[in-house]
This record gives sequence, structure tokens and C-alpha cells, in this order.
Amino acid sequence: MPGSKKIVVLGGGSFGTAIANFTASNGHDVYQWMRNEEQALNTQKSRENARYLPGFTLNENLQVTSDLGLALTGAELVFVSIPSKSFRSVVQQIKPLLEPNAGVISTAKGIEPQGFTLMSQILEEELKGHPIAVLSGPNFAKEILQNQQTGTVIASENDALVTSVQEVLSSPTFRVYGNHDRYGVELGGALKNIYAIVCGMAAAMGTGKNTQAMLLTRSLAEMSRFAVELGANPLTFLGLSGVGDLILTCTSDLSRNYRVGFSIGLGKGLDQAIEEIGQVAEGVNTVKLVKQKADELAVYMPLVSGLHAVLFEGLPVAEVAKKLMQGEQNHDVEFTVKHYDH
Ligand SMILES: NC(=O)C1=CN([C@@H]2O[C@H](COP(=O)(O)OP(=O)(O)OC[C@H]3O[C@@H](n4cnc5c(N)ncnc54)[C@H](O)[C@@H]3O)[C@@H](O)[C@H]2O)C=CC1
Ligand SMILES: O=C(CO)COP(=O)(O)O
Repeated sequence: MPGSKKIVVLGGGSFGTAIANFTASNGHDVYQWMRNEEQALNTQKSRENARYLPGFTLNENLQVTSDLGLALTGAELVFVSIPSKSFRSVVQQIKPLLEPNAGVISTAKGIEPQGFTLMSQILEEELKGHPIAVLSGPNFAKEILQNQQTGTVIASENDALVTSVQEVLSSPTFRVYGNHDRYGVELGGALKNIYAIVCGMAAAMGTGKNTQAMLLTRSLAEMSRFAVELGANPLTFLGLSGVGDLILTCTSDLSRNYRVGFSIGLGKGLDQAIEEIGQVAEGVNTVKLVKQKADELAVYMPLVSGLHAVLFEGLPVAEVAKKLMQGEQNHDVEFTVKHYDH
């Protein structure tokens, strides 16, 4: 196809598969890398990612491999769809194999504990000189594969990379908006996972729509308060990668984070809830890191503190919910922009 690019997607899970298949359907020459050789061979042969997205037939332009060198040779764009826990180690592996001008895009919605580092900051540290970006928005892997209409955000200081990602991903069912605020877009994507767990828990307790609406709105207020203290622009949270993704994951059981919360709301233990999902739920680690950071910065985050108390301090959900209702009745709208320097 004229204008077709070689694209690599790193990660054999649900989102890696969705992005790889989507760009392949748009006519690009796509390689999806997964570390497990047997899984790669089986997926390549059967044209189905049976473990993570059973029932979807993969596009013929998509090659699945466990050979990192083969995948990366000649690749112009590299999407990193690896959970935050392993993100840096995979980026270190690709470093010597990348084409000199390859653009690298994170799709992960998590935070590295050391230094409260976001994934694109890891790209910045490890891959000096490469154009980098973050892709984030209301994008369930499964719905993307079903060609349900949605939109996403590509955030980068590098306009050429933004345009290039818009070209390879846009389709009649997928709108790709650009944003220069990489930090804000990425922070929103990581923070919303916390509130998806909270909303899942509330749903399991049988709460109604009034409660859901209040939780969503106060989540946004809390996220913005935290963002301002970190020097980020909270107005970015009004876009698809902020409020868009918050609404999505806080209201749907397609979200793994929401499902973790729902299971805990039903009285299951955290380990059991995570095991039953069998996929990554980034919010569980993110809430630990955000609680620590909020304490350090003295930011009032009652939902984060409440969730932390349930997950890691053994407090019953009902007790925490009751306490939350007795907390400080603060300002309704908190989009005060103090300063932002990211
Ligand atoms: N699934 C979704 O709908 C979306 C997920 N995301 C984000 O994308 C990231 C990846 O998520 P999913 O693909 O959904 O996770 P997943 O749990 O479905 O799959 C994770 C994949 O990463 C692989 N992996 C883990 N450690 C690795 C290592 N050291 N080396 C190589 N491969 C490794 C696993 O083998 C697995 O194939 C997460 O940060 C998630 O928040 C973002 C948007 C939507
Ligand atoms: O971020 C997502 C959709 O935009 C996926 O959310 P979960 O990781 O909770 O499944």
C-alpha cells in the first residue's frame, strides 16, 4: 500500500494485540513482539490471541514474533504495550536494536515506583534522541477490535510524531486527537485506574446513579488537586485522556481495575481478585504510589486514602464509605491552575 509504514508493537497482551491489529487493518506492515516463543508461534499460526482476546481473527498484515531484532529492523514506529512493572526492562532490551530515528510511543497507564516516574519519562531517560509520545484515551482493547467508534489522544512535543501516529491509527471508527501536554495526558491515564477500582467497589455495594455521579465528579476534583501540586496542567484532565477515560473505566466491567474493585466490594481478597482477572490492573500499584506522594506533598485525597485503607490496611469497605461521607465538605469546583511546568 502506498505510504505504508513498518510498525512494531511490543507486548502480547490485550492492548498490544488491539493496536497491532488496528494498524495492520489500516494497511501497514506490522510486527507484534511477544516474549513467549510458543505463544508467538501459536498466535502467528492460528491468527488468534487465544489467551488475551479469544474469538478475534487477526489481520493478514500482522506478523507475530518472539524475535525482537527481526521485529525492530526497519521499524519507523514502535508502540510499547508492556505493563509499567516491566516497561523499563523491555525498553532497555530494545535500545541497541532501534532504528536511529524510530519514534517510540507508550500505551501503558502506570507509574514506576522509583522516583514516581511515568512511562514516557522512562523512554526519555533510556532512549535519548528518539522522538517519544504517549497514547491514552477511552480505549478498551476489546471494543477497538470490534471497530466500535472511539477517540484517543497522542501526546508529544514532537509534531511530526503526532502527525505520523494520527496517520497510522486514524480510521472511520477511530479519531486521534493531538496534545502537547504529554505529562498531563499520561498522568490522567494512570490516575483514573485508582478511581475505577473505587467505582467498582461502590457498584458491588449496590450504590445508585447519584452515588456514581458524585464519585466520578469528586474523583476528577481529587485528580486535579494532585496534578496541580505536581506542577501539571489539570485542564488536560478535561480531555479524552482524562475525563473521557475516567468515565469509561469507572462505569464498565470491561475495565480490569473496575472488576478488581467489584470483587473486593463483594468481599473477596485482593490477591484472589487479581488472580481471577489474570491480566494487569495497574491501579493497585498506582494507589500505593499516589498515597505516598500525596502524603509527602500534603495533598488531600480522601478517595485515594480510603482505597488504600481497604486494599492494604484491612479496613472494611462499608466503614471507609461511611467515613468518606463524613469528610471535609470542600469547594465544589477545583480547577484552579496554580502553575504548571511540564
Ligand atoms: N487492555 C486495555 O484495554 C488497555 C490497556 N492499556 C494499558 O496497556 C498496558 C498493557 O496492558 P494490557 O495489554 O491490557 O495488559 P495484559 O495484562 O493484557 O498483557 C500484558 C502483556 O505484557 C507482557 N509482558 C509482561 N511483562 C513482560 C516482559 N518483561 N517482557 C515482555 N512482555 C511482558 C505479558 O506477557 C502480556 O502479554 C497497561 O499499562 C494498561 O494499563 C491501555 C489502554 C487500554
Ligand atoms: O485504560 C483502559 C481503557 O481505556 C483499560 O482499563 P483497565 O486497565 O482497567 O482494563
